[in-house]
Amino acid sequence: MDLKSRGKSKKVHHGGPLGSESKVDGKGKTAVNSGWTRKRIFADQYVDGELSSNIKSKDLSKKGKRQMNDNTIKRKNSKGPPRSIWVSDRMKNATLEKKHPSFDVIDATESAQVSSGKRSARAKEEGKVGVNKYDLPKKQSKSKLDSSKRLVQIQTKHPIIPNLTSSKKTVQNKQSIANGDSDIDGQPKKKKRVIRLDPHDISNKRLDDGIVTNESVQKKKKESETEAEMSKNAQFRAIKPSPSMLSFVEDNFIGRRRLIELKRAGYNIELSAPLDNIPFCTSCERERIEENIFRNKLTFFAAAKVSSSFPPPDLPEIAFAGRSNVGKSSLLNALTRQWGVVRTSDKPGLTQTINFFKLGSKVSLVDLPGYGFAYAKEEVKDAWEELVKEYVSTRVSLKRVCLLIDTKWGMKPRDHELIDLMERSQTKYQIVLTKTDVIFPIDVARRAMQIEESLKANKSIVQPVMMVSSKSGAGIRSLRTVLSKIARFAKL
Ligand SMILES: Nc1nc2c(ncn2[C@@H]2O[C@H](COP(=O)(O)OP(=O)(O)OP(=O)(O)O)[C@@H](O)[C@H]2O)c(=O)[nH]1
Ligand SMILES: [Mg+2]
Repeated sequence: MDLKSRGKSKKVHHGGPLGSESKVDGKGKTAVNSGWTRKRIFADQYVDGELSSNIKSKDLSKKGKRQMNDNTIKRKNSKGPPRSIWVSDRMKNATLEKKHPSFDVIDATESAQVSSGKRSARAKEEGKVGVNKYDLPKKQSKSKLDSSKRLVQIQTKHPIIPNLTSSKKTVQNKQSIANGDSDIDGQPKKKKRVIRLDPHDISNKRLDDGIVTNESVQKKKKESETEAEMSKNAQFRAIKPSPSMLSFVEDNFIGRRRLIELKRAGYNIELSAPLDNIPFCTSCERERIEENIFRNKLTFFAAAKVSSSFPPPDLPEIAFAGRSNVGKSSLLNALTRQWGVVRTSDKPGLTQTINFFKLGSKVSLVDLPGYGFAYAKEEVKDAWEELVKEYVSTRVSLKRVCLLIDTKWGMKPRDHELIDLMERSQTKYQIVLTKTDVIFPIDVARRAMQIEESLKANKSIVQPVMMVSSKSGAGIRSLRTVLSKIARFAKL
């Protein structure tokens, strides 16, 4: 029964196993309800189960045309399965789909990756199978699901419900297959990925153009930089501290120490800067300062932003210079054990003026602004540096500059600049290594040795290099001893 003849009937049962039915409305449109899809068919586009001539595309390829003609001939000659049989076939396919869930998934990647030769072979095969596609034996379709057959089956999945778009699609698919294209169901043709392998790399990493080359160049640069750094480190590690230096470090618990070690040695770790306390002593903290001069009260009396606002040089002065954040202000507090008189901060650049503190009536301690990196404008920092330089080179009452160096980082170019200036102006200075509590004892000793060696030829330097920690209190007593001598014997 063709669709035209069925056009007048209202309902036709196809006898499909799942009650598939086709409705033809008065306008000649046919809807096939197979239980899970609903498609519209225009009766005038479909004649005797085949595409009408106007749909047989003019631009079909020769192969496609041949294929379609073959189909027509075959179907005309054969008695042809009744419509209901085809529907049941479709249902069989549906059952098949259930059994093989991957059945309707076109292996696009697979088809895309097949070489062009294989593709043409497949196209040929498709042509052959296409003739018999409706007569596909049940067993064969169930058992062998190799990729080529799957492709054919999928393409023939909906041919008998030829609404305009689906028929177009089918024609396109046929065309594309005839042309050796893998663009099925409008899926974009997958480009073959080109994977470049580094022949020297056994891990076979993928190389991307440009990025990798830049990266490798950067890596090489970094490597060379680290090599240079390494050589510096190696040089540092090669330093052998003298036995006297090592014994000083050990005796004063300088360097990173475990608290249990200090506890066993009798220091009260509950107190601030415990190593500045006398071991096994329970009396008041202030009484433990052995140098009388440092028992005096520390009082702030002047701050100067410019040299004109320096106070008169009435007292011998001991100044604390160094890079920002090196621990100048903290050291003043630690020496006097008067925490909080001098303000400190973990942000570099807190001290921005030259601050003068009186320690009793005998000596002044001067806290200088730092140089180098600080949270301040460049021109402001330059002004501080100039002020410091002017102070250390011109101040008549200045008896000693304690040049503080962070033990971890050692001397930096700006430190050398200041040293040169003090050398020229014949200002006495002494190197003080700070923050020793975060460095291993052996490295503290190495740093001290390194600096002593490098400044051996200098004339204004006062040896030895001091090692302190404002946090643990290590080396503070020794520094007090040195500085109190200045206060005692200094003459204006
Ligand atoms: N671990 C450790 N930290 C320290 C030591 N001395 C100072 N610090 C810390 O270092 C930071 C800077 O200390 P400051 O005394 O403000 O340093 P500064 O040199 O006066 O800094 P500026 O005023 O900015 O030039 C603070 O967070 C201190 O707690 C020390 O001996 N050991
Ligand atoms: Mg400070």
